[in-house]
Amino acid sequence: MAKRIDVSDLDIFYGNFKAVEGVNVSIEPRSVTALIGPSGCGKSTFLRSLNRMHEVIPGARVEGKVVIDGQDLYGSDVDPVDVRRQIGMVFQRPNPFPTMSIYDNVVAGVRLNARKMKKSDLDDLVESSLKGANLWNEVKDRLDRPGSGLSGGQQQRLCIARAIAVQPEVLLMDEPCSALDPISTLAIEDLMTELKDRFTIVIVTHNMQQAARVSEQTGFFNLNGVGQPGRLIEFNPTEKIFSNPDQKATEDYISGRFG
Ligand SMILES: Nc1ncnc2c1ncn2[C@@H]1O[C@H](COP(=O)(O)OP(=O)(O)OP(=O)(O)O)[C@@H](O)[C@H]1O
Repeated sequence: MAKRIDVSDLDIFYGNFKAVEGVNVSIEPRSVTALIGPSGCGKSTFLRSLNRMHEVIPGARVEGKVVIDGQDLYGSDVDPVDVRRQIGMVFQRPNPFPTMSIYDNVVAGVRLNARKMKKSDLDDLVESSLKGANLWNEVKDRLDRPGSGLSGGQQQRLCIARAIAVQPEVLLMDEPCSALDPISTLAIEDLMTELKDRFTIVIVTHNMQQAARVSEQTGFFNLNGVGQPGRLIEFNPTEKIFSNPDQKATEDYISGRFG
């Protein structure tokens, strides 16, 4: 189910502004890849280009290639809605549908995809997705209560359950722990470690320890100055990035000398 992502010569634009330039990278299946770098260098923009969420912004577009297990993501015959189903996304702030029940939140994506399912199959899916997101035990007796009644960490796990319920092949996470306390953060990190057996996970994080704890590979983005496009400066095994990076800019960033 997990898929490999090959990116070549990718430029990403907002109108005339080139936000990201010249990305070449291969992201391995069944692994966690972390993207780090200073604010504004294009990490989130790059992440959103991997499931065609970028182009929902008027005037936004990409040049170059993103290939998922051999299929060109931006090919003319590819339906972006289908892409977003296969490649799920979890955002910085937990965003459950507030008035919907916990149960309905989990199956919201499945229903949007217009897959008709029997009630018993939906029940099974809700249970397995909530178990997959390590939330089942905390909510199994109140599935009909609103998602907004959960704590921040629980809401983020609910969003992860909603993302995995559609059985995506890739899971993109944009600073998924930045609004969470340290205990909820550890719960999400543990969850990533479990989920990577089934999914290809790409996470944007400002937390260097988090990148070091959860990822196998790390990409460091940087930009030369305001108004310049961000570039992927270094992509290497996480252990190498944090102990002996190839680029001086990477070393300066991870040792806190800038950014
Ligand atoms: N919707 C948008 N319209 C126009 N420009 C945008 C839009 N979103 C982001 N940008 C610009 O694209 C560049 C990259 O932004 P992006 O949010 O991808 O950076 P980032 O590395 O994720 O930053 P941060 O770490 O602060 O979240 C920035 O110059 C930003 O101002």
